[in-house]
Amino acid sequence: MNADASTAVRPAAIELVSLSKRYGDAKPAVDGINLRIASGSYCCLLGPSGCGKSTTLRMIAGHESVSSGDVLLENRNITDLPAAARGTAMMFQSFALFPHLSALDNVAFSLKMKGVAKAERHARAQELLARVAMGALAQRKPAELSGGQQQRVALARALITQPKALLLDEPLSALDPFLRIQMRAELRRWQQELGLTFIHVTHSQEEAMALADTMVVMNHGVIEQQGSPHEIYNRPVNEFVARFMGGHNVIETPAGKVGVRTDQTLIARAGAPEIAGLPGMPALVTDVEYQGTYVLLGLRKPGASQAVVSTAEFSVMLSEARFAATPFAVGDEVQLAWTPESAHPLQS
Ligand SMILES: Nc1ncnc2c1ncn2[C@@H]1O[C@H](COP(=O)(O)OP(=O)(O)OP(=O)(O)O)[C@@H](O)[C@H]1O
Repeated sequence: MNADASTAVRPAAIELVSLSKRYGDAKPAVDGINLRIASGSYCCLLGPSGCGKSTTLRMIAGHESVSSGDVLLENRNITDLPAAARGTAMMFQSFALFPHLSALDNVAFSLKMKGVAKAERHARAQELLARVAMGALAQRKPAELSGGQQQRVALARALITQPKALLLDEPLSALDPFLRIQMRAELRRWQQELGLTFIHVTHSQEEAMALADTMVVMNHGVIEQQGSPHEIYNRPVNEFVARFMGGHNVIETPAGKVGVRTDQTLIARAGAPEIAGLPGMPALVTDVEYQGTYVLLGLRKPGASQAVVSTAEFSVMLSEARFAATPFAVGDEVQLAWTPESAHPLQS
C-alpha cells in the first residue's frame, strides 16, 4: 500500500460511472451508481439482502453484463471485456476449489489454461502457496484442508493471474464464527502486504467495520453512504444507515430526526440533576440484557402499546459499572436525554 499518500489523492483503481443493472421489467437491481475506489485500498460493499451489492461486484468482475454505465480499471474502460481479460480476479464464498486437484494444481490451473509450461506454472503456484503459508501442504486435496487453509489456497489461486483488483463475494460466510474472525485478520494483512485493491461484498456490518478503508452502504440498488468506518458509524447520513449500522437511536425532535449513539444516550430518573436542561424524552424500560462488559437496556415511549412495538424502540448501552451503580429494571419510568453534540441530524 502507498502508505504516505492519503486516500483522497490516491488514484482510483476502480471507477463506476452511472452503473445500472436491470433484470427484465423489475426495478433496477443497481440504479446508476457512481463510485471511485482508491488504488491499494480495502473497500467493503455492504447492505441488506437484495440491495444490489453482489450484482455490482459481478458487473466489475465481468460475470454480469451492464445495462448502462461504465466500469473503469486504472482509467481503462473494461465494461465490455470478458472476465479473463479485465485484470480482476474473484474469490467466492465456497472458494470453488476443484476437489480432485491438489492445492498446487488448483493454484496453477489458470496458468495451465493459458498454456504455461508445467515446470513454470508449478514454480509460480508453489511460490504463491508459500506466500500464504501453505507451502508445506501443496500436495493436499481440498478435502484434506481446513476451511481456513482452503481459503488461503483460494486466495493464491486468485492471485496467480496477477490481478489489479481482487473481488471477494462473502468470502468468510462459509466459515464458523471463530475462524471467520481469524481469517478476517488474515485477509486484512494480505491486502496490506500485497498493496492490492480489495473489493469485498458482505452483509455484516461488523466485518465491514473491521476490514474496510472505505465502506459503501447500499440499499435498493443505490449507494446510501460511503466513507471510512469511523465516519459512517459516527455520522450516518440518514435513518436507513443509522438503523442498518446499529448502535444508534433514531429520535424525532421538533427540528427533525436525529441519531444518537446508544452508548451516548443518557438515562436517568425524571428530574435527575445530571440531565437537567438537556433535550430528552420520557421512556419505559422494556428489557434489560446483561452482555458482560456492558448492559443493554431496551425502551419504548410510555404510551406505545407493547403489541404495536414488537422490539424496543430505543436502546441504551451502559457500562457494567455504571449499571451496577444505578440499576434499572423492566417497567421503570425513566428519562432519556442527549447532549446537543451527540445528536446529529438525519436526512429523510
Ligand atoms: N440473475 C438474476 N435475475 C433476476 N433478478 C436478479 C438476478 N440476480 C439478482 N437479481 C435481483 O437483483 C436484486 C439485487 O440482487 P443482488 O444479488 O445483487 O443483491 P445482494 O445485495 O447481493 O443480496 P444478497 O446479500 O442476498 O446476496 C435482487 O432483487 C435480486 O432478486
